[in-house]
Amino acid sequence: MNPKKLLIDAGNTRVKVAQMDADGHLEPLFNLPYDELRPTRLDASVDAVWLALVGGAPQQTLLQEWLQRECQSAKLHTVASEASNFGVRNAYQEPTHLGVDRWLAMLGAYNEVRKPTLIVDAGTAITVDWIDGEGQHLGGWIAPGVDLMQRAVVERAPRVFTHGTNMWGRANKLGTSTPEGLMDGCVNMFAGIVRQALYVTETEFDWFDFRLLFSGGSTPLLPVELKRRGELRSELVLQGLALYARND
Ligand SMILES: Nc1ncnc2c1ncn2[C@@H]1O[C@H](COP(=O)(O)OP(=O)(O)O)[C@@H](O)[C@H]1O
Ligand SMILES: CC(C)(COP(=O)(O)O)[C@@H](O)C(=O)NCCC(=O)O
Ligand SMILES: [K+]
Repeated sequence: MNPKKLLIDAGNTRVKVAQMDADGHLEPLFNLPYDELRPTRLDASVDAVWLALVGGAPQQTLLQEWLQRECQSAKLHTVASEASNFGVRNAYQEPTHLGVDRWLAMLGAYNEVRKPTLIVDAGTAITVDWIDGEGQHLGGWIAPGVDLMQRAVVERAPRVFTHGTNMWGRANKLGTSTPEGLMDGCVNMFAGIVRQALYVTETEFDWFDFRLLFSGGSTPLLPVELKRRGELRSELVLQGLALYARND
């Protein structure tokens, strides 16, 4: 019988877990913040775990405790970014410095369609990565995520406050209160980096036929005209992990 494999995308804020069946198909299991991981049980027994971790020590500890309880006898494979693999070449001189989530998202995307691709991942941080039609990663950007941007202002400016509730649908709007102004400013920063990425793609690289892929929990905040230009693909990191898991 084929071993059961568990794939884990452990970001800085949330953990996304999928199961891979014997045919190599992915079935998403859950997408949870770290504080909801402990009570979460796994039904099936697992033989091997494939892990992409970008979170720090606290996230790592929570995850290790959970893995020890839920998949005690499973073999753990921790994936790291590489100089090249699965048709993609990393742009970094120090390949392991590239976030493994960014690396795997590129592998997932390029192995699906071998076309110039722009990936925008808006989670804790917002990252943008460019891969050309030959699988060469050209480099990318790291910027604060929408939540982080707001927290940074609140921490440094005592009169700026937020209610901490998410206000979807605020793209292209003007705030008439402090929480709205802060949310709208940060959501529009996010929209702005996407527009700037498209500008660079079209004017600097002269790409006209490329894929624009969005992933990450903040994607719904983008204005609809930008969302329509791309595809929402939040499972890209898990797809990248699946390439390693299938190869084993
Ligand atoms: N259900 C949700 N409601 C509101 N915001 C969310 C939700 N899920 C994710 N987010 C936003 O997305 C971010 C986490 O997205 P995610 O892509 O999982 O991040 P990471 O990979 O860094 O863990 C949070 O900081 C939050 O701003
Ligand atoms: C940039 C990131 C923090 C994004 O993490 P995320 O928002 O997905 O949790 C992560 O990919 C990372 O820690 N990267 C290492 C530095 C780099 O990619 O150059
Ligand atoms: K990200």
